[in-house]
Amino acid sequence: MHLVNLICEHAVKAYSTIYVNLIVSFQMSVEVERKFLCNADILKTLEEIGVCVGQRQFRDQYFDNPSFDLTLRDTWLRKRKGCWELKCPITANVTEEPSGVQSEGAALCSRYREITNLPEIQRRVKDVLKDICGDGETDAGRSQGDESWLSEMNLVCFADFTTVRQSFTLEEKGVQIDLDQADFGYHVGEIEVLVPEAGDVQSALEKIERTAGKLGLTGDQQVDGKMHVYLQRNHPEHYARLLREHVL
Ligand SMILES: Cc1ncc(C[n+]2csc(CCOP(=O)(O)OP(=O)(O)OP(=O)(O)O)c2C)c(N)n1
Repeated sequence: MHLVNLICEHAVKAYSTIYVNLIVSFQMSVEVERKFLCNADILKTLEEIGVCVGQRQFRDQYFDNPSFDLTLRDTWLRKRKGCWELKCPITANVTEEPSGVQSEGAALCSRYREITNLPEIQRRVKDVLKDICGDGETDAGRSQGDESWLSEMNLVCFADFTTVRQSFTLEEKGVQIDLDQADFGYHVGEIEVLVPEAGDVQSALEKIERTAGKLGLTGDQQVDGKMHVYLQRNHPEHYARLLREHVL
């Protein structure tokens, strides 16, 4: 190959690697959140000190294989408003209390890595399932709407519900409060902070704790999310197993 072509090819490869890395890192963040049950007093406080930034409705469809190998590994694949999202446990690169001692408020918060880049989602799902379905083909060349990867990995929809969400912000920067009403009759609130990859989870936990204080949240029990209640009602055996295996 001509030397100039070779140099150009290397340059293009290097740039596209940087570009792909940038896209992946922009689409991977850590979601730190605390759920709460919203009563009339909390709602009143929220309406007094918060700003309602909108109401929207969305349908969530969650996918797993028939033996629930993703969710048993605390890995949650869903399609919301036509976009794929994956929530999975956080590992390294996350700054949290160095002593390892958690405050009571921090213990009530969940932390998940949230991924929205489809090739990265497919790579991670494949990685979790590789012991079950082996190493498949790469996904290069697949078109955007092509969902054949689902059947190839034996993934089927196990939960399908719609949520009406009212969102609020307070003065605290980067904090969002959502009040969710699921169509199967469960209401839950959440205080949420999105931390960029390798960001400061400790400061997110502190923001959530301050916000919880302002809203007058009491109680030291973890509050069930929508999926907890959905699984209890629709897949009770799997729900019991997730509890037994300390996933939920
Ligand atoms: C309190 C708590 N919540 C979820 C989990 C695990 N989990 C179960 S289902 C599940 C996926 C759904 O996550 P969740 O944040 O509950 O849903 P939602 O509020 O609709 O998503 P958002 O719009 O905020 O992205 C997770 C992570 C857990 N272990 N503990």
